[in-house]
Amino acid sequence: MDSFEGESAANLAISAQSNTPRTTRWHRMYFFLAGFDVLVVVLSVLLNHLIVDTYHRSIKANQSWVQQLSSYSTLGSLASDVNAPGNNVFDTHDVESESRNMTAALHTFDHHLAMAKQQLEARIANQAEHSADIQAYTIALKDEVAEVDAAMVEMVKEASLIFSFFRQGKSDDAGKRMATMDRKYAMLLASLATVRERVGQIQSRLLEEELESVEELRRIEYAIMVFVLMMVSAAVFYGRRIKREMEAHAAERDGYLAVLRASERQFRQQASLLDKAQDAIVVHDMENRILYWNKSAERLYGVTREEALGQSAAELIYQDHAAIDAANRSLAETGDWSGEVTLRRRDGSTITFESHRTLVRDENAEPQSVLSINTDISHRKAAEQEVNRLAFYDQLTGLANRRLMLDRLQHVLAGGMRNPHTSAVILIDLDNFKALNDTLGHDRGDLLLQQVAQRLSACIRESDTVARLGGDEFVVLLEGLSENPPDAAIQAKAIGEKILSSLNISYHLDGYEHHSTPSLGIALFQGQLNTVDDIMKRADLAMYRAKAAGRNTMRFFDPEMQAVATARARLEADLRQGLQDKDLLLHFQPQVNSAGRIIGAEALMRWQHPERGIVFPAEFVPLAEETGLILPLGRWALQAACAQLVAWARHPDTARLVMAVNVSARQFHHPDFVEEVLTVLRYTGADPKKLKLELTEGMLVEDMEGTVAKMVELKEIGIGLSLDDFGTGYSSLSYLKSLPLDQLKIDQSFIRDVLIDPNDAAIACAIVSLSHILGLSVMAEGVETEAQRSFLVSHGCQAFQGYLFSRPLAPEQFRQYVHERVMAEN
Ligand SMILES: Nc1nc2c(ncn2[C@@H]2O[C@@H]3COP(=O)(O)O[C@H]4[C@@H](O)[C@H](n5cnc6c(=O)[nH]c(N)nc65)O[C@@H]4COP(=O)(O)O[C@H]3[C@H]2O)c(=O)[nH]1
Repeated sequence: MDSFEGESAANLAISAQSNTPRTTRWHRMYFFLAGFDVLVVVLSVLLNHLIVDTYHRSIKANQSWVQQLSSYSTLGSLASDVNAPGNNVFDTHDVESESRNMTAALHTFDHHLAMAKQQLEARIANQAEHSADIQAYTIALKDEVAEVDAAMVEMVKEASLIFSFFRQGKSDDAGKRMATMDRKYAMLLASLATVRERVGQIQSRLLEEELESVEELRRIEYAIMVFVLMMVSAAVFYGRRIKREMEAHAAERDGYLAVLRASERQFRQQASLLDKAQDAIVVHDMENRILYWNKSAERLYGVTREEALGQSAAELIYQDHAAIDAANRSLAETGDWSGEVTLRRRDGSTITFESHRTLVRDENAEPQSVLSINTDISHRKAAEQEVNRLAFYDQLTGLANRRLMLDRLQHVLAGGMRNPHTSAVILIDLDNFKALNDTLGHDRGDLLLQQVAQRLSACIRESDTVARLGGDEFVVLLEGLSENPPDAAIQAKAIGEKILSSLNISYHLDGYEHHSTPSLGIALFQGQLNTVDDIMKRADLAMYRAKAAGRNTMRFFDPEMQAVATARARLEADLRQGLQDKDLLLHFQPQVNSAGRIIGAEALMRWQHPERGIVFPAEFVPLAEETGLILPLGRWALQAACAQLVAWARHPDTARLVMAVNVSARQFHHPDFVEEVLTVLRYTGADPKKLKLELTEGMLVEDMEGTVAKMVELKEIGIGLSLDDFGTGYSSLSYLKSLPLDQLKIDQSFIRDVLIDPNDAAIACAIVSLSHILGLSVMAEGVETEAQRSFLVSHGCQAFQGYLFSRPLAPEQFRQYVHERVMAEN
């Protein structure tokens, strides 16, 4: 569960991370605005200070100008003081006193004027800060002040002239000058008025200018205030927004937390469920660190959760680095990977499991972890292997079976286009294995097959295949032989010889020493033009050649064999068709006794081929025996012969005749053979006593017990049993004694030269004697001459068959033949 808590925290961090950039942006904006506001407030305080300072300076300037104005106003009253004595003298006539008054007043006036000029000079010197208007007005003021001074001088001059007139006693002249002095005084007053006016103008201009600059500052201040207001509003706005955001984030976060808690609860429930799962469930992060490990993982890998969490998944559960790379590639490309993984556990045991890995991504589609669900398939694998073993391997020898061999052969052929090498199939058949099985028993037969399998495996390379096709048939598939066929043939021959000599070494079979030999058929092939069937058939043909060549040898397939095989294949197809088209017929060869009387006939099959005409059994019976077609053929012959018996029974000439029918080994050994004969007899209504079955020696040695039982059954029904071709097979007296036979048929090969070859004559005579000893009748077949017949009669043979009497005849001819003989006898 720790891992899930860790995961929740990680999720929370992820959700927090996802909100962080926006919040920080708002915060940054807010702090910027707040900082800016502080700056602007400081600025506006400074500005205010500047405004106040400007006011202050303006007031001070105005005050100094007010002082200046009052000093100029004072000059007016001082000028009046200077003017008064000149007038007063007319009343007082005290010239001296008035003159002194005037001089004193003038002195005061001058002193004031000088001070005013000095102040003005000082102003002019420091008026750089003032506007051009003020500077011009001040310069003009200086000139106007100078005019005041000049006007004073003029007026004082007139007053002095008046005083002088009075001193001279010229009161009339003084009186005449009085008007001039008043005019000069008026001019002085006018000059002073101009000066005051100028000062007023300067004052008002100053005021105007100060007001203007204050206005300017005010405007700036207003602007700043507006700006501050805006900034504050913005800050408030953003502050509110941030607050709202933060509240929203808090709510969101609470929501996340609630969801997380719920999902954690769910995870816990799921985890406890996952612990109950049979599959090992593991989660690891992108650095391969294990985050989750359920109970089944503990069982599967043999590592506890505590040990696993935080460990490297690569080391703990993957191991195979190449497989990890492949899986990671698939995860990166498709987000999924499935496959089988085999790994060694701590206790050294190996497990195989089926792993499904899924890449888990976060909400930004970034790979976050890998979920792997692992199913233990060790048991399934073992079962699969067992099924595979049963399906593709031979249970007795452990070698590949037919299916696997054919599959591999198919595989080699499929790759033939790309592979220039020659390959070879060696078909191995153990000679006389059946006899061993019958004489020493199946257990020892199995032991032999197992030892043969071991020896064959030891003869080939690991890349080659050896298989048991069934019974005593083995096959070796050699791959990668030389590209040059003659060289490949030499290589295959060497291996064939190795196999021959290896299998020729004696076998120890549960206390018995046994010698067995094999026959080998080798087929070489290259490229993909061949089919599996072709190659196996070629090897088969070659193997039969080896058998025909006396066994314990090997033969290579050659094209001539192929031609024979093709002809046989065509013949087989035609025969099947013939059977279907009812192109088969029976001819009957008469069998006669020593008196020359017809006692019966042998039914001999003929095939009326639509193109080739009559085909004789020598051409198709062996093939029919190999292919199994002999079973339907034999059934048909038996049925046709019985039908003929019934037809004969209806005619006095033929009613007493016995019908001999050939039975092939395969037919006889068929489990239902006796039942089949009975059915045919029942079906046709033929008399069993008139039916004689011709068996051959070879078929009787196999499964003696079963054979005798069948023969007894047949005999009990009344069917006669003749041993055909006698003398060519085992001719063992011991088995002959135990067989419930009626007749021995001397093979025609002894009859042919019975008169010229003493050996054949001796054999024929011995067979006749033997039949007498065993209480059996004897018949000689292939009797062609009277001399042969006489010889045989003289040595005790009582029955004959051969061209001397008649060739096999068609039914009608045969009936005719019998009729003529009967007529002749009568
Ligand atoms: N040179 C020579 N040959 C003589 C003479 N007398 C008889 N023959 C031939 O010898 C064969 C005797 O039959 P077989 O030994 O049972 O040998 C038979 C038998 O083994 C087999 N066969 C024929 N019909 C059947 C059948 O219906 N079922 C089975 N399973 N085999 C059959 O085919 C073999 C050959 O049959 P056929 O060609 O009909 O050949 C017959 C017959 O035509 C003679 O004086 N000189």
